[in-house]
Amino acid sequence: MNKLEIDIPGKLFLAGEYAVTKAGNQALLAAVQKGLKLSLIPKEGDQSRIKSGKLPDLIFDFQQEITVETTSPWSYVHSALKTLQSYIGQGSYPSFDLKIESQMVSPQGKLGLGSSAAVSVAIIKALNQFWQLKLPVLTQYKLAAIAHYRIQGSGSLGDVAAITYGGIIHYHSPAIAELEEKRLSVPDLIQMDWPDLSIKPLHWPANWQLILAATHQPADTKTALAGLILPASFYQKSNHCVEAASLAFQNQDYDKARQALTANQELLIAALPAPYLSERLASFWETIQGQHLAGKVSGAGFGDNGYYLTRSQEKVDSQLKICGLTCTQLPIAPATNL
Ligand SMILES: Nc1ncnc2c1ncn2[C@@H]1O[C@H](COP(=O)(O)OP(=O)(O)O)[C@@H](O)[C@H]1O
Ligand SMILES: C[C@@](O)(CCOP(=O)(O)OP(=O)(O)O)CC(=O)O
Repeated sequence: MNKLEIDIPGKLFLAGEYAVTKAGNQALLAAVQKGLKLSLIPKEGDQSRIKSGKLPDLIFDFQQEITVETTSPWSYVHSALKTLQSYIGQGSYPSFDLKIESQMVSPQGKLGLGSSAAVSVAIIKALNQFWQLKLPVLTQYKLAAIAHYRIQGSGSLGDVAAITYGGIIHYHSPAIAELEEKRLSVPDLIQMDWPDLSIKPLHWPANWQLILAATHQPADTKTALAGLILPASFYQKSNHCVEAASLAFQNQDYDKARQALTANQELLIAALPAPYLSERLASFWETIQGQHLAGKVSGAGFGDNGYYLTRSQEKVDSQLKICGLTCTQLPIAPATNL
């Protein structure tokens, strides 16, 4: 096997945030071409090595049981290796040298494109290819999702789905907490249907572009989720917005997409504590509303990102720059062959 080079996308939530953290509720997500670049070469001997940025090298022998150190910066990688090992066994798979280069950070910190999900998916995808495991894409998602959930302990796993499938997806989150309580083996978990889970790939409208508006103020999603209780009506209304947005994408109907995303944004602003719409995000929201652009805050809010969709050269980027946001067009990552 020669050198293997793999691009792992980043993700952006487009609609359905917070509601999707409760099993069976919905979100719309896109995979974007700003993520991780992997290069993998075969290595002599029993030990494999992973390099990533400034972290000390991770050296391990896949024939020995992988240990997960939950407080280590390598925790997501450990967890992905261990989950895969629990599925395929400790056999004598060829050793490798893997280098991970990240495009998901800026000098101000993380960009909110889902680096922990990307790294979990990256390990599964890289070893699936290198060891020619031929894992179906749903199995890849389930393995990365288990690995990610066992470290983070919360979240909808929509980021893992978007990064695994590429393109744009309409997602219903699985009842992962319920599944984990059963303490099943990884092979049993992979084999069974996951209650509530649905991942439906959609087409990205040909002449629409996605623009990321980054606040460069990283936010902590785990803190945003802690202790949050939302009324039942929030979930119903959010799902309605996601369904409307999903249909608008399928019909390439920009105005309907704008209406659905606006309704979702207004719902989130009304339901969440005021700092959800940080000063920069408030300027962003006011600017795109003023220009009748489809878009909203992406993800948990309290910082991180907004996004908007364009069909031509709408020029709001300079206005947003004055408010402290920088805009970048992000191409949608290709969808994985199912
Ligand atoms: N390039 C990378 N190599 C190894 N681990 C990474 C890399 N990028 C992110 N991670 C893991 O993901 C964690 C960041 O997760 P988190 O703060 O939830 O950010 P995000 O919201 O981007 O997923 C890091 O502490 C590290 O464990
Ligand atoms: C609140 C959420 O629905 C969306 C959070 O989206 P972000 O894009 O903010 O996520 P991170 O990159 O992990 O910080 C939580 C979830 O669905 O897991």
